[in-house]
Amino acid sequence: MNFDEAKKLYEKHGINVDEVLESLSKVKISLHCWQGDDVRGFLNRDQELTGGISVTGNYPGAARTAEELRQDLDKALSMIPGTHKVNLHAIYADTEEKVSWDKLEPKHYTPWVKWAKEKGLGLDFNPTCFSHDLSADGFTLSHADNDIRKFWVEHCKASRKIGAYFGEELGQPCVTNVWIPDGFKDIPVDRLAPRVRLKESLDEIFAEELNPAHNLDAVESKVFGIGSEAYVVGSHEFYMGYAVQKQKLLCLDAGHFHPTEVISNKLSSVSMFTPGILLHVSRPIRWDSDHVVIMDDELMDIARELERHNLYSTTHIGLDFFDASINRIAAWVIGARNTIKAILRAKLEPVELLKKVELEKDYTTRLALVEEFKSYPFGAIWDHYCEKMGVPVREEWLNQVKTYEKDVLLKR
Ligand SMILES: C[C@H](O)[C@H](O)[C@@H](O)C(=O)CO
Ligand SMILES: [Mn+2]
Repeated sequence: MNFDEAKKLYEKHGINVDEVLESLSKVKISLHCWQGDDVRGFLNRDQELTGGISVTGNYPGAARTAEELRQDLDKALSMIPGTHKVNLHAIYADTEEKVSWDKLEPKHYTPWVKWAKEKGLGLDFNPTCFSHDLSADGFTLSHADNDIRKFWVEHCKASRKIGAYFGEELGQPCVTNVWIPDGFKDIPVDRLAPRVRLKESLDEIFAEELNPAHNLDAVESKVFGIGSEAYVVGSHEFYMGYAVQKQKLLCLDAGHFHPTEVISNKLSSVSMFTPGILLHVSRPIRWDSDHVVIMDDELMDIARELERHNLYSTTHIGLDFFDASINRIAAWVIGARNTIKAILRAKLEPVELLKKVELEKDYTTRLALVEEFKSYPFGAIWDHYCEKMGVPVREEWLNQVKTYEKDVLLKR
């Protein structure tokens, strides 16, 4: 079916396809830089990845420098429709200076800002509270040793300043997201004290008011990590409470809950009590495995929640996965295109009609329409959108990735 025929089918249900595509082009996805080099970064490249997260695979061609990483991001972004953001971790500083992480400054990231300006991109940021000698025992912001805790507090304070610098320079807010690995492998006796220390640390970190037009703070929970199976200090309840009390953004990572628990079902509630949400769109398989995002039911449900409750202005959509067993650029492209495509599909559903029949208790029509719309020809609309936005249509992008792999990645 071609675009015009598909468009007519949607229009029969009052869906204005041109308006849908216009609104889709405004949705920004934050592309996580760490997919490009297996979460190594540039500050401490000999340090192994810690913090209870893990990258498997040894596909050739990982970026070794900030310049290579930007080159790879450019390539990926050229195959993703729209204008987006890039999400940096503190370890991706682009500097020759040997700098302690608690002393990081905006100047250590100026090449990233210059590049983002040239490309019209936004930047997001994260303090890196792992892969460091001072996090070796698994604790950072909740550490019982005050000097170590202080080091991480200073690192997070520095990170917010860097975020605010990004936001000011680029004219769009930077979301600075705090995630820490702190937790116990085995059952703790005192579950409270580390949480009290974490709250104290966060209060210190957020004490300075920053302009929300430049920097927005987010906090990210987790149910368990490798080595923190029994107890994670920053649990969902902890950060949900903190975000509501302090009016911070709550980061919901799709892989950070019990295996049958979904973040899509949390968006409506969280949106009522926090000023915003940061999404880490990811794909857990049996655990927080950080697989590349595919077009599965949960991705569709996340997109539907954003669309049905119009949460776009307060929800920041980031990706979070790291797969080193496939071409890393393809991983970005597959995950980002799927996320945008899922939002398009959600926008092409007759939401008002569905809400109306639900209110009327016509659950037969609700089920019938939801199911029929699953096979409506969204693919023709997607292809048209890609063409209009000047990016490869369908799997054409894969040839470009293969050529780039041969010409660039395999020569590294
Ligand atoms: C590298 C990121 O900070 C990390 O993935 C974090 O967001 C997370 O999800 C940890 O499991
Ligand atoms: Mn995450």
